[in-house]
Amino acid sequence: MRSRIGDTTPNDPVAPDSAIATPPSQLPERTRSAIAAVVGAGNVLEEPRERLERSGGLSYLDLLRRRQPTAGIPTPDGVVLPGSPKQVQQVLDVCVEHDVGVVPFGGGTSVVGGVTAFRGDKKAVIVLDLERLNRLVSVDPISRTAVLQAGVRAPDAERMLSAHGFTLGHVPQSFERATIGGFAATRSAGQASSGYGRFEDMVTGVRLATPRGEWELGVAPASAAGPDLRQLAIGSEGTLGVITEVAVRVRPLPDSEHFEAVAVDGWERGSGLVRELAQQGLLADITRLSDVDETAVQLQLAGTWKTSALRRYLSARGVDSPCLLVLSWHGESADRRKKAMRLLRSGGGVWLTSAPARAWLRGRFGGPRQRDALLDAGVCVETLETATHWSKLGTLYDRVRTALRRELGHPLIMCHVSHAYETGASLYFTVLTPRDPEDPIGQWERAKAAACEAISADRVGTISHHHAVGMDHAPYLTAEIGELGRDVLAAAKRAVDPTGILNPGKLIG
Ligand SMILES: Cc1cc2nc3c(=O)[nH]c(=O)nc-3n(C[C@H](O)[C@H](O)[C@H](O)COP(=O)(O)OP(=O)(O)OC[C@H]3O[C@@H](n4cnc5c(N)ncnc54)[C@H](O)[C@@H]3O)c2cc1C
Repeated sequence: MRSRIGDTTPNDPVAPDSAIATPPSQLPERTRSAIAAVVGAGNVLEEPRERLERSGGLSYLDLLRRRQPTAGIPTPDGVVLPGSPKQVQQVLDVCVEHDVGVVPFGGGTSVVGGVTAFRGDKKAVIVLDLERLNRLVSVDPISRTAVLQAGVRAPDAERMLSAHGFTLGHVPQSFERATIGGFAATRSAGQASSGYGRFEDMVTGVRLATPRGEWELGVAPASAAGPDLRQLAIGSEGTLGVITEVAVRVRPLPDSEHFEAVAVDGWERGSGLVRELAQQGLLADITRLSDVDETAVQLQLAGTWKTSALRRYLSARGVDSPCLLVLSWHGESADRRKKAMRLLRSGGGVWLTSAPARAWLRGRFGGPRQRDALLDAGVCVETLETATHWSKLGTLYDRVRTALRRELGHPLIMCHVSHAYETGASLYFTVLTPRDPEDPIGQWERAKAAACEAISADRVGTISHHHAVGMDHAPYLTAEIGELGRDVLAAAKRAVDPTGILNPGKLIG
């Protein structure tokens, strides 16, 4: 890493929570009692530790602020743990009456400031943690649907569904912590999105608590009864209601999983081959193409790889700038697999056995944990993502990298496509650079702003393919959806949340 990004200045150790000054709770006593009357006093938490734990998400800046006690963490005035959809509604009713802000909180894995305890114009703000809404409500094996409460974490959802022979097939990198409600609220996309779809493709219905009362959407798999309001609720990031239950499409558990890895010469050729797979209906359930820099790092981290021998082998086969393509098929897929591998071979792809794909699978949730070690070592490390149509993918790739280089000098920028469609694909960038010890927060804020501007300029890409908008991307939303689009969202918010208690500052700012 040092040879790629240069020397770094190791960081101060993480400050213990006790070193972080937590402002006293501003929750008025009569509000606290009214909420406690709904959920029970033991489910209203005001201890500094409980409030700090839910004071933000997991972005680089969130982690950095936790390391700098003086950086100022917006802390909620209380954490409320409702035990049922009815209690969520009753808590909202109290918050409307007492004009208290509410931040819905699932796994707290937001990387865009979606769970920042920002109070806006409210005197106090609570975090509504849905961890007690953790049940599988029902399974309909005939329709292949299931209803899950919003606070169910992804591994628990899979465990409960597998007892009925089903899977959701939604495996984002935040799988271990994130929740069903969070997935719906942010239009999440999992690693097997090519096979199972994005989370919104899985949702057949939602139940929300809103300041105007309960709202249930979704009676049929498809409908021509006006615009699909489910799609307004999905992706509303807690600004239009608290999702309490989600009805999802489920699929039978696959009986097998098959892996392959292929090396392709160069990013342009690699992304071209992924486009062909997508347009010919041959994408594997997991299809993930890394660019040259990400491939080099991946192969080195895989350890067992004799990287130089491999490079010589690939070079002899015409692959001088290897880009790793990881593929995984779930269930019976022999025909699709054969056709896909034939297409890749005819496009110059070199088969690498299944070993690199299995190595990726083993480490796929570990990457984020390395962030803490990298932070300790003085590295600025963060990810950002976007998507666009195939014809603009190369332009977007170049623009984001140029913008990051302009701000950061010589960062290591890695990129992959892991969500592909007939008409385009996502781009996911990982950036590493020595942290500026004088102004670490400003350093990344400027780099991220430059990348966001590069994405938004001429509407070349979306400000988020799956991380959502939160507070961090809110300034760029209008460039994408127009003033009119913003007015439509604001009008919807006024309709369900006239006093603006829900997730202040998120999505539309
Ligand atoms: C290491 C790491 C890897 C990640 N990888 C992926 C990935 O592969 N794919 C992907 O899509 N995302 C990824 N993310 C982003 C994040 O995990 C997703 O946005 C996820 O959907 C958030 O779920 P959560 O339960 O943690 O929600 P939270 O972080 O708790 O909340 C996210 C937003 O949704 C709102 N919200 C949460 N629950 C509800 C509810 N019940 N009702 C209304 N609003 C609610 C919150 O207020 C907030 O605005 C990653 C994040 C990290 C830290």
